[in-house]
Amino acid sequence: MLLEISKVTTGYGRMPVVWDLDLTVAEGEIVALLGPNGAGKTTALLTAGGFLRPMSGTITLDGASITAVPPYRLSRHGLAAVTDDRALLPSLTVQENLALVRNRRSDPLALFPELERLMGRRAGLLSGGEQQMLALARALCSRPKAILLDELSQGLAPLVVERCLKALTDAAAEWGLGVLLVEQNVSEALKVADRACVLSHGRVALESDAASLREDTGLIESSYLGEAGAGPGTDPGPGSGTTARGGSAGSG
Ligand SMILES: Nc1ncnc2c1ncn2[C@@H]1O[C@H](COP(=O)(O)OP(=O)(O)OP(=O)(O)O)[C@@H](O)[C@H]1O
Repeated sequence: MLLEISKVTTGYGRMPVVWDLDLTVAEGEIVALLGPNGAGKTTALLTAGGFLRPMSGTITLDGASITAVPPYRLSRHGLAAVTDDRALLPSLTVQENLALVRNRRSDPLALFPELERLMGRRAGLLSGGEQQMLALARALCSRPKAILLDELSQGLAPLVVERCLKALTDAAAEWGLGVLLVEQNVSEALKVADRACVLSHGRVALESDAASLREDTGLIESSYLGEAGAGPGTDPGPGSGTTARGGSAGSG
């Protein structure tokens, strides 16, 4: 397995907000991490990206432990992250931001030709969509093994969202990039995801292949409302590829 989050409990200070999370991303797979506001999606993603240290559990990338690796070292292991602040240097130009990437293995302008006309512009002066494309070009041009993305679609025009998601699906197909996509925009996420995991109150409420969720949108709705299953591991149907967990389990 490429990225493996195992029995991770994590949160802030001494207060856990995500309990016993098991989540995997295979090579070339796009996994959407969904759930209502405050469910713990960003907390889980920040933990996988080394920004928060888990209280218990382990995280491995390509078989090597990255549980205690700080974020600035994770690129060496092949893990990239685009968090909601996009971590650009606003006073540097697009060209300068791209030049900071070590181990460039793809041309960022081949990934996002839209950036060519913006090369001399300061990153802080770009629109939200342009900033997201720059952040993604920067993250993808070193050809990471896996990428973590927090709310990629937030505040962006639909065409830009489509463009960014296409860059991810292309990378998954071309070099086997594994993608963990935290999204509020369920329909956009399900368009490109292979699998989805819904968090509710810090616990997994539903795991499913994305095709089943595209077909039956009621499954997602009930997991958001904490009605996904009657008990742990409840399976809604033979061959459905969907596993509902015991709904919202409260604050463990
Ligand atoms: N820095 C922090 N310190 C303490 N608690 C926090 C902090 N950040 C988030 N939380 C709490 O952790 C819980 C999970 O928050 P998180 O941001 O992970 O949820 P989310 O699913 O990403 O929500 P959203 O979709 O609204 O961004 C929430 O109850 C939130 O209030």
